[in-house]
Amino acid sequence: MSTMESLIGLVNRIQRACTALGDYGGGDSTFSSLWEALPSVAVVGGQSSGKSSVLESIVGRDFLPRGSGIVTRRPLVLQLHKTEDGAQDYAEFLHLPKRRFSDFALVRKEIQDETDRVTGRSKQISPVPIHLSIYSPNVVNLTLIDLPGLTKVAVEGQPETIVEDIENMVRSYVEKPNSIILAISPANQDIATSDAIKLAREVDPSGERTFGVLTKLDLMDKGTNALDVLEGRSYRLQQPWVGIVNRSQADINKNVDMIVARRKEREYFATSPDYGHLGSKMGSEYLAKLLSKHLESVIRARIPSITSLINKSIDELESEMDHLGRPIAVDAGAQLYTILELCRAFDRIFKEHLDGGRPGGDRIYGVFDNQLPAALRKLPFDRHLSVHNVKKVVSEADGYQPHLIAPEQGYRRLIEGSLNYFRGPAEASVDAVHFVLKELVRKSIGETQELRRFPTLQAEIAAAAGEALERFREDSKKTVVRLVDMESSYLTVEFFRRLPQEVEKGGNPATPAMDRYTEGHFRRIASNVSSYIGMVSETLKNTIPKAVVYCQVREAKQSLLNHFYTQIGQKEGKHLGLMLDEDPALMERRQQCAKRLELYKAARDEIDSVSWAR
Ligand SMILES: Nc1nc2c(ncn2[C@@H]2O[C@H](COP(=O)(O)OP(=O)(O)OP(=O)(O)O)[C@@H](O)[C@H]2O)c(=O)[nH]1
Repeated sequence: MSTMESLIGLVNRIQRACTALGDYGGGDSTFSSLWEALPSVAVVGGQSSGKSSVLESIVGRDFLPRGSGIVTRRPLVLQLHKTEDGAQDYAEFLHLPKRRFSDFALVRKEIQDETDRVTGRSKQISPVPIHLSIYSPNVVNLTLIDLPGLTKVAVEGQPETIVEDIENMVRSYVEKPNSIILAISPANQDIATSDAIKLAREVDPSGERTFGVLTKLDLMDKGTNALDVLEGRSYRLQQPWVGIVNRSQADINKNVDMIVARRKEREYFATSPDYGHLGSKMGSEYLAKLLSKHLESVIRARIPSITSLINKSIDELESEMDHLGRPIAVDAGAQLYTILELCRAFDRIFKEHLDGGRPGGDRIYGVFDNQLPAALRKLPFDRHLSVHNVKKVVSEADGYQPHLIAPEQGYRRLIEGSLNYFRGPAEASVDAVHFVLKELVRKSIGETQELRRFPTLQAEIAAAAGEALERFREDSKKTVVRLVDMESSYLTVEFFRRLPQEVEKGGNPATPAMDRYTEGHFRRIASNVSSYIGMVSETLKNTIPKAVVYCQVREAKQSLLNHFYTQIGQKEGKHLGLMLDEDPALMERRQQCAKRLELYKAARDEIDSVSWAR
């Protein structure tokens, strides 16, 4: 394989890979476009400038759709491959990889059909290229992109915007610095009015990447010639102008063979009094060779920067893929494993919050150290044990017969009434810790990097953890209320045994019975009950946190997701898959990245293979 063949072939292969993977420039700007980095020859010309004729002459075959209006409505990437002399010509489309066309009338039909397939019959245009490869001994290795002809007016059935749409699409091809512009203008029209030259001048003012082609030399008025243009005096380009004589409409109607037409063109220049001195540098065959050589040298010069673009893009894509995470397995076993791994990752972070590796766990101690004691202090014992209330409760308990020594029943009622107040702070502590735990679950889910991709699983974990915490809260409430109830069900006997002695110590043994009903007596009762309640309060301040930690914190640490684990263990693959339902935007992005990565790697392999061949 010669170098020239392999370099143009290389770009052909990369271009095909680009189209297969949806990279044809423009479009999605979140990726760098490899397509745009590849040198290519874009063919531009106004309507009836002879664009199709030039391409067919370069190919040596009739194969382009003809008709009125705008026939070329999608870019046609025409890849020419030279084959051994004597071999049969054939064509292949990228979109029909298994079919070889040796009848070029069918190639024409397929271009039309494939255009309509994407644009519909609405005569719209589309930037998605059609790739056509032609294998023939009569071509040089070359790739040309045929673009819709520049027009001034839309014809019937074509949308109003088409004139502008075409110009924008053509411009998007020719404005990239890697594009070689083949600007086709007819010789029987003033070059200053050529649509192709106008556009070329705009995007390539210095004329370094524009090849001027002048068609219809044979149609010029007698006695005039195009030497001013062909010799670069009318419009200067860095590359030489090439004059062409294509088949006339009459030749086309007579079905004059392309190879015959090429011979006639050669003869035209060889015998022309005006262009004889330029003869060897005119004609479609010369143009094809010139372009092939030029394209090859441009590709050669661009290879290092293409390689570095590819390597850079591969690096970027790989790191983005790492960040996005691996795609999820499809079998249920692997999915279950993934879910468990993700749950464990979450659980680890949740525990770190409780154990102090991450902040938040200290708020639980805050509940025990501040909220609970403050709530206990605020209980309205003053009111409950006011002389007035004590007197009322004791009298009611005594009934018709006032107590003789100490108001046993009165004491009990006063104490039970007081102890009831402890339920409030006990339950409030349970709730406060519940909310701290819930918040830590929420935080931990957010902090579990691995879970980011899976909004559904995040929600499932949050729900499962929420349910578990709710269960722990119920259990914890029952336990703390029980602690309070235990205090009222059996009073500390020791405390009361000490009471009469204290009474005697402080009071006068000779006090008459009547004194028992004085204020001092009730105040003493109040103060006795109050100190008993104080003792119980101290006990509960210590035991409530123990119960809360035992029922809620310890359980959350040990078995927050246990119930969830048993549930998912019984789920079928379909459900597991649903849980691992990723954020669709992310999935889409991963897919795109993977496709691009595949493209760049394929391109890198192609380039490597050519470097070895050289
Ligand atoms: N005599 C002569 N006729 C030519 C030459 N080039 C093109 N023609 C004729 O000009 C007409 C238009 O040529 P095409 O090749 O179809 O031009 P085009 O730019 O592809 O036209 P559209 O696709 O309709 O925009 C045809 O009838 C050709 O036969 C030429 O060099 N000499």
